Amino acid sequence: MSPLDVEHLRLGTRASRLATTQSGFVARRLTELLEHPVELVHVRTQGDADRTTSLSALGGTGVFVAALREALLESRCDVAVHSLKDLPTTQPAELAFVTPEREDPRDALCARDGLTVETLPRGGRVGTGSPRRAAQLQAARPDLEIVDIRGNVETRLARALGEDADLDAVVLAFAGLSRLGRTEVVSEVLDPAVVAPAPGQGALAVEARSADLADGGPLAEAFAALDHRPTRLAVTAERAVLARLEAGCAAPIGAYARLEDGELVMSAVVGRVDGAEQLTHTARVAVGPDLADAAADTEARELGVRVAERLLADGAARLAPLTAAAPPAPREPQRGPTGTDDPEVP
Ligand SMILES: NCc1[nH]cc(CCC(=O)O)c1CC(=O)O
Repeated sequence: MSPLDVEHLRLGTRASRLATTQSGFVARRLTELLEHPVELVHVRTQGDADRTTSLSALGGTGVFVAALREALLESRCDVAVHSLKDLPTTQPAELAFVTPEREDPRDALCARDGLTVETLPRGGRVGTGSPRRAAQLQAARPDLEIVDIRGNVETRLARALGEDADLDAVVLAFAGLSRLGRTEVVSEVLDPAVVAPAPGQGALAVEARSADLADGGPLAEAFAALDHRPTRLAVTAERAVLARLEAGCAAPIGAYARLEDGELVMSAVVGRVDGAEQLTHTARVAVGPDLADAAADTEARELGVRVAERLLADGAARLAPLTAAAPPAPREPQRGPTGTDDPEVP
């Protein structure tokens, strides 16, 4: 393979507004760090007629992630930006990622008339395609009717706030709305104790070929500067819960970790999708003063495993089909195809 040209770095992105916004943010940071312009290249994610590599071989059901990874491995781009919560928990050895500082990880209720989870009318209709959000909303408000919705951010918002709205509210990640400059539609930011976010929600993964980072050169230095250790430790713990539960992307699992006074604190929840029962567990571990120490990553991962094992001991597998496959991809190219946590469209 030809050596990496850091003076003409290509950052691969999907075409959706959220994807290009996130990629644009990272491209600007990398441009500053490398002192060379970074070029955005669009990666087609669907209907590529000449696809040769099996997407599932690249990491399961995350179609968008897989398409970007394929572009990296085929050297059609040098860097790719993913929403961390869409990344499978198994990491291909050929690729490595860093995590910039996380946005607000919470979910946001976007309701008509400024309604909140507490003030929604009896039997109110709330749209989400995420079993995790459905399970926790039903646990808080068993009377609500959860409506399965797909589509990009604007499509979903229109279901509750548009002229032809047929729902009282939809739930979206606050981070996505914030990156799009649309937080004015939020009527309530949901307390993680009521609705625990998806593992990795609000964080980005900036990924490159491991071989291009191995030499400690300018790209490796730029990646090190992008990496935010508190974010890394939190998402490592959260993703370890998923991995230990061997959970599929459609499983109703929330996990939320944060650093508090030198301790990594994590809560995780597994619920029945109908909200009738849920299990939660919280644990904490002291992380040394040096967050960059590899031992801190190990502590974080072990915290996640410990919490997952407590949930399993309490009967998590009985509550929810943890390994449930994603629903089949809808045919229309405009709709979200992966069945991940409220899929975003290309
Ligand atoms: N799976 C879709 C997805 N992936 C990342 C985000 C939002 C941004 C983030 O969590 O970083 C969204 C949309 C949503 O859940 O509302």
